[in-house]
Amino acid sequence: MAADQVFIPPPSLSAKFEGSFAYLTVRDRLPTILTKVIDTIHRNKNNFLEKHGQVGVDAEKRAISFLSKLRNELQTDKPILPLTDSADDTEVWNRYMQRQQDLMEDRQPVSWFKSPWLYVECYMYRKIQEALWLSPPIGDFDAFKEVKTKSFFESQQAIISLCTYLREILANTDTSKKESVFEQFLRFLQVSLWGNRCDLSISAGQENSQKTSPMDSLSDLRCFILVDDSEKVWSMLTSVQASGGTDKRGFRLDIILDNAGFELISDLVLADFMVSVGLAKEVRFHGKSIPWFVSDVTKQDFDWTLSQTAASNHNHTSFCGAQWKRHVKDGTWTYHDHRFWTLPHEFCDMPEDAADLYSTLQGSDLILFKGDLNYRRLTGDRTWEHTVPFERALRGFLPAPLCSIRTLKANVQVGLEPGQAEKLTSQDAEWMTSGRYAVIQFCSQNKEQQQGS
Ligand SMILES: O=P(O)(O)OC[C@H]1O[C@](O)(CO)[C@@H](O)[C@@H]1O
Ligand SMILES: [Mn+2]
Repeated sequence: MAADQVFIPPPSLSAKFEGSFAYLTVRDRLPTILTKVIDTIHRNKNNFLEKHGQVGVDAEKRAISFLSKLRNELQTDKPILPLTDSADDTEVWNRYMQRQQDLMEDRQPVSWFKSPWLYVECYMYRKIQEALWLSPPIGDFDAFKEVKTKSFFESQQAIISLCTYLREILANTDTSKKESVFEQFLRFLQVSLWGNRCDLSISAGQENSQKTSPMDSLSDLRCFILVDDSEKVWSMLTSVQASGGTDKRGFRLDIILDNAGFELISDLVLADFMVSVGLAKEVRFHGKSIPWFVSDVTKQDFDWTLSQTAASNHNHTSFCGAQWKRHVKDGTWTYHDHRFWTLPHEFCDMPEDAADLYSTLQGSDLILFKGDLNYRRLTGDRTWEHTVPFERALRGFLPAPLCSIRTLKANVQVGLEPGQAEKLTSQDAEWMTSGRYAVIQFCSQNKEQQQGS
């Protein structure tokens, strides 16, 4: 890490770059999301009344006035204010604000359009939670639950065809033939990759579900995968597996989840495939402890998805749901949340700011990071040159071999070949933000470890 001590990373993406994607997000998309949250809370007024009586209605008013003020502060680029609730991460957020303040040029206050995009975007979701927590008894209301549920139901056909495909593959694949297992692994990994197109933050909560059969389009989509390290993932998988996993208890996969709805189903199917063919012994799912970036998975979404799938009237689908519940019951699958997943820090801060999580992840054989926001945090959401190696952009963050799979929805992308970005720009000016392109990027050792070994 000696080099990193003097290394100054490139600047963070920020709305201060007028016209940039970050600028447009803060100017247009975030206020739209806030307006929808306000509207959702208002539409639930009668439910609050029924459940809590007049205090429920008072709480609804309070949360709405809090959020309207927040929207106004955002739109007029007011300073970011400290959090005032008393959750167990409040202090951490307020200290991080000070850290951002120390980085500001000319002592300007940290504000929506002048501070790093990653920070202010995360802050908005945390402030939504604060508005609810400060409005008891509606503190546990998930303002995004409706859209998450809707997107799940709109993806029913795709879910059914994916579950059917899984059942057929598991019935017909000869698991002693490595080649066929590899071929199917690639397919399930790619479905999970493209499942990431279905997030509801990029669409500001507008419908964005999977309508077509996911297996049919995989070969047409191959050319949109800009970096594909899946063979490297496979060779690591098989070599660790041959040795029985790093701790000899068998291969442990950790999935850092992203969105609920079709994407979560695609992750569960991948995990089920890996466990069923013996590629993994244990899968740990990591989700969010508060509603996050509209569609991210919370424990409630995770449990709800398993129950809904098990209750399907389509038999392959309900079989999958029942099987997933068994995996949870016997401990093969576990769900975990940690407050770090809903903090604004870059992942290279994890060893210092969430040492317990970092050390838990060190016990993994492979960590699969799903989605765009995780990629932004892995790379620090900075203006890296596109040819900078992925491992360099991680800045030492490597608790265990890791693979990031994301569709591109923010203008940070590293690890490309020289000339690749220029070519893409000339073909499609929005290649980094449209969600049409994707990457599968793997890192197993940083240079220091390589030199030491
Ligand atoms: O669900 P994902 O893949 O993390 O994508 C969410 C993305 O949408 C955005 O909110 C768009 O602003 C990005 O900030 C974020 O990266
Ligand atoms: Mn998401």
